[in-house]
Formats: sequence, structure tokens, C-alpha cells
Amino acid sequence: QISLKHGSHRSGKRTDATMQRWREYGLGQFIHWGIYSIPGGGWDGKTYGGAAEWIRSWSGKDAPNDWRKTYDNLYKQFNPVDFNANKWAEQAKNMGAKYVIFTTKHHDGFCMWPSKYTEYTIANTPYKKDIVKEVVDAYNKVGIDVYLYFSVMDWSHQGWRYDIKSPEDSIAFESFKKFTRNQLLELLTSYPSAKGLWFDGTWDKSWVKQAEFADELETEMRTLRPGLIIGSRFRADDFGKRHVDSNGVMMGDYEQGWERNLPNSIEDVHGHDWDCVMTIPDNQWGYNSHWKGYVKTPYNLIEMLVKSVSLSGNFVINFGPDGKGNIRQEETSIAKEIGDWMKTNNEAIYGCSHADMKKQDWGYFTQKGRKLYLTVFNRPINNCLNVEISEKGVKPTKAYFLANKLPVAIQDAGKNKQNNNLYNIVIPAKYISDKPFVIVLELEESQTNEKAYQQART
Ligand SMILES: COc1ccc([C@H]2[C@H](O)[C@H](O)[C@H](C)N2C)cc1
Repeated sequence: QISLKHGSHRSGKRTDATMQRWREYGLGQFIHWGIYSIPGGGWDGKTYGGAAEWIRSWSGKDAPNDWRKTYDNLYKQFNPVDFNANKWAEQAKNMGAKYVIFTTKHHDGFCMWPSKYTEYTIANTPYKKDIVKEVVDAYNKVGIDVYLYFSVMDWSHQGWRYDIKSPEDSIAFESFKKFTRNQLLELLTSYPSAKGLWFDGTWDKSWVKQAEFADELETEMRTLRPGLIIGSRFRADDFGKRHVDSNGVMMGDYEQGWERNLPNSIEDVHGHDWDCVMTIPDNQWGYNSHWKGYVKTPYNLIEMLVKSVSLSGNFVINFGPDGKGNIRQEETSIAKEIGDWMKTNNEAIYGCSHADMKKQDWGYFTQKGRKLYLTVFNRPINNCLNVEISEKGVKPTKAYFLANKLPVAIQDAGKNKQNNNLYNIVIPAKYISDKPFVIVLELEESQTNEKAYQQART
């Protein structure tokens, strides 16, 4: 046990109602929208390879020549005439998202809210209006919780440094730290309904060296907003360790390391709350007019969602609206397809978590109370879903299709050396589905609970 002043201040999951609500979301929407959405990964008819929201930082073959000046003046033409936050919120509601993470400021430093601490904000664009407020209000109105994405790294600020290597760096970075704190307190004060902050741009040495400052700032923010949810990306500990501190204890309220990546087993989760944030194309978060490479299908994304919930995490799908405020057709049709699936099957997602069951090839288990949800992606040729109930002596009581409650047969599949308490859930051969489907399997009360209950009665 290494003694830390600025390591994690809590071990184990948060148990308060606000965090429990976060845990039950299942599905979220990420929105990356900013000045980078104007070029959309290209310029003057040419497209570039890197991540579109990073285009300001690219150079050489990945960006137009002497691009910085042009980029830094783009805000003067930012006028998203097609933007309608209510339409976005409606679409997210129909998709089944329970929370949204919205980019208030990405690495380029442009603020989508009228910050008092810099001129580089929405207030100084032809659009003028407070986009963060429009998004917060529209999403809250349809019952979707809002989380604010904030990049600490800010390429537009004179005080930003990648590392602190001289007294000059140190003086500059002190002004940057003051600016960052001012903006964060401004966001929390201006948008009190925001439930949390999703931090990014915190990997550079300059910030990693600010263990004390960041720790105090986190405490100040949590005091200002009791219940505030902050992930493991915000700050590093006394020895520069991020996500988990030098004693292996997770920093923040949930693990934020699963970016375009998913845990493969419950062991990978280490008992943490976590979210996976995922792009629809390969590595593109901001609008890119020319998606290259593989674009995930609705069913790739549904499988990732179900896998996330089966491992007690949330799954967040990224949308990148264009410079005019339109959500592109590919994203709209994916949202619709996922929404249709969620309308039928969201009981297997919302409020569910990992089931202590052996992973089977046909798909995933999620659980809520004594109900197991079997989401089938790979239907066995013999129509028998193998289920091995880990809780000793607990038997299944009934099984049925979630969609229409029609019962399905449960066969005792006997015992052998490796496993017992094995059952086949038999899907009727005549049942045809071209989409993943859910079978509900209800379990008896667990013996341990039952025994405890009986003893309690004496
Ligand atoms: C260095 O690799 C990175 C760095 C930052 C990112 C940023 C993306 O721009 C997006 O905002 C994502 C959530 N974030 C981790 C992605 C990959």
C-alpha cells in the first residue's frame, strides 16, 4: 500500500441513487459537434486521413497547407442554420438513449457556450446563441440526462503546454490552470441540471503533473454539485498514474478507459462501473464528410450494447453532426434501427447488469432480480440454448419470448463432470427472426436467500 495524497478517495462502487441511475442507463449518445464539423475532415475539395475533430492539429499530407490561421478563423462563419436541438433529442429518445455526452469544448478550445473567460466562443459567431444550453434543455425535456464533455487540453489557450520544462512554462501553465478551473465552475453553475463531466485531453505530462491541483479542483466541483459524476480520466495521482492510482484503485466514479474498445470478460471490469464510447465508422468522432473503412451496422452496435450491459457497463454511441447542424443520414438510419430493436427489447437493457452465468456462444446474459435475459445473436442449429445455472440448486421456473411472452420449453440437460444444473432452452423451429431476439428465463429464489429468509423467520 503506497501512501498517496492524491490517489483515489473511494474504493468500490458508489452506492448513492444518482450513481445507481447512471448504472441503469445502458445506452447513451455521444455528440461531437464544434468548429471541426465545418471542414469535416476535408478542405478545398480535398479530404484528409486523420480524425476529423483533430484536423487543426494535423499537418503535411493530413491537412491543408498553412492551415492553422484558416482553421482559427472558421468560427467567424459558424452558423448552423439547420440545428434543432429538439429534433436531436427526439431522435435520441427514439433510439432509446438514457443519457447524452455533449462536447462543450474539444481540444481546439472552441467553446459551444458563451464562456466569459475567452473570446473563442459561440457568442462571437454568426450563430451567437448558447448551444450547450439548447442541448441541455432539449434533452432534459425528453427525459435524457446530460453530461458535459470537456477537454482539458486546449490548443487555443496561450497558457497550454504539453509539458512543464521551464519557469516560463510553469508561469504560463498556472494561468492555464486558473482558466480551466474558471471554465469548469462556469459550466457547473450555468448548467445545473448536467449530471456529470466527461473529461478528455488529460494525458499530457503538463496536466499529469497537477495531481494536487486536479484533486482539489475535483473536490471543489463535487462540493459545488453534490452527486456530480466524474470518470477516471480527469486526474492523475501523486505518481502520474491515470485511471487507476498507484495502489490499483480506480480514480473517479467509473472507468473511462474503454474508448472504441470493450472488456471481454467480467474479470476485465475489475468490479468497476464503466462506459464504452464507440464511433460508428473507424476512428472519427467529429463529422467527417468521407467516412473511410468499415462503418458499423446497427447490429454490430446492438451486440456491443448487449455485451456492455452483460458486463455491467454502459454503451455510448457517437454522433457527429455537420457544420450546419444536420445529423447525417447514416447515423439517422442507425438510430432508427437501434430504436426499433430497443422498443421491443429494452427490458433486457435498462437496469440490467452482469449475470453470474457461464458465457455461451449463442449470445449474452443480462440480469435484473430473478429474471435472466438471454439475447440471442448466434442461433444454434439445434435451436437449444445451453444455460448452466451457477447458483447451486437454483432451478429455472419458466422461459418465454420477451417480445410476445410466448412460452418456450426448458429441458433438463443433465449433468456431467464439467457442469451441472444444465438446461436447454428450446426455441421453436418455426420461430423465424432476422434480428437478435430475447428469451426471458425466470429463476427460483436463490437457496441462500431462501435459507437466510427461513432462518430469519425463526
Ligand atoms: C491519441 O488518441 C486519441 C486521443 C484523443 C481522442 C479523443 C477523440 O477526439 C474523441 O473526443 C475521443 C472521445 N477522445 C478520446 C481519441 C484518440
